Amino acid sequence: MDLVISHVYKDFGRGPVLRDVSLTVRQGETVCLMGPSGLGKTTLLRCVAGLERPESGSVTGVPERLGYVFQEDRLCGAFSAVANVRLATGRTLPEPEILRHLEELGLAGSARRPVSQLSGGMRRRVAIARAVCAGPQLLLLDEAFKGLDDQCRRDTVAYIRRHTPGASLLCVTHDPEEAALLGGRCLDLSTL
Ligand SMILES: Nc1ncnc2c1ncn2[C@@H]1O[C@H](COP(=O)(O)OP(=O)(O)OP(=O)(O)O)[C@@H](O)[C@H]1O
Repeated sequence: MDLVISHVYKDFGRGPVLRDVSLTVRQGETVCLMGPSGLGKTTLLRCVAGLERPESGSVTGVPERLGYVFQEDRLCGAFSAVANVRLATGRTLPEPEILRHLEELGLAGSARRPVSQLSGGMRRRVAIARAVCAGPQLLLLDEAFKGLDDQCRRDTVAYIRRHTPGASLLCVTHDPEEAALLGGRCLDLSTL
């Protein structure tokens, strides 16, 4: 199913943030959204996820299973990595599977520690595992690799690719290297 963003207009009361934005992400396609800070990239992802309602325009083709890695980790600090992932998966994924995911992300030794005790880069990977383990048909990534070193970023992108075959990816990034690593179409929101 293609994701179709059509003539979206969003205004928080201080003038338009998104003005007539249209974009189609084909099923299985990767699109990287770039552009200056404050341009509305996060707002567009939030409109796709249904967390903001555009004043006009439409977003259609949002699949049932949506994964979202927010700019902030949004984890439960007192819970372990395993428990944070389980909050998203319920019982659909057995615990050994969750552990395997965390292991692939280099978190084997930290899977049972409260995430508040993990480093920023480790928490990022838990947030990514949480979104991927839910089996998304569309994955929204908002500066998802912030705080990861180059090797870790490469490994994490490879992990996402392995586990989301056929899914569409809509990614916000400021980093051209990251966009190249993710592949796909690269667009500047100011030109949409
Ligand atoms: N809930 C809100 N209420 C009022 N204004 C908002 C709200 N959310 C976002 N904005 C405004 O919308 C504009 C776009 O914000 P947004 O976070 O979408 O930009 P961005 O392109 O993702 O920025 P960055 O690259 O810095 O993350 C900003 O001016 C911001 O202040």
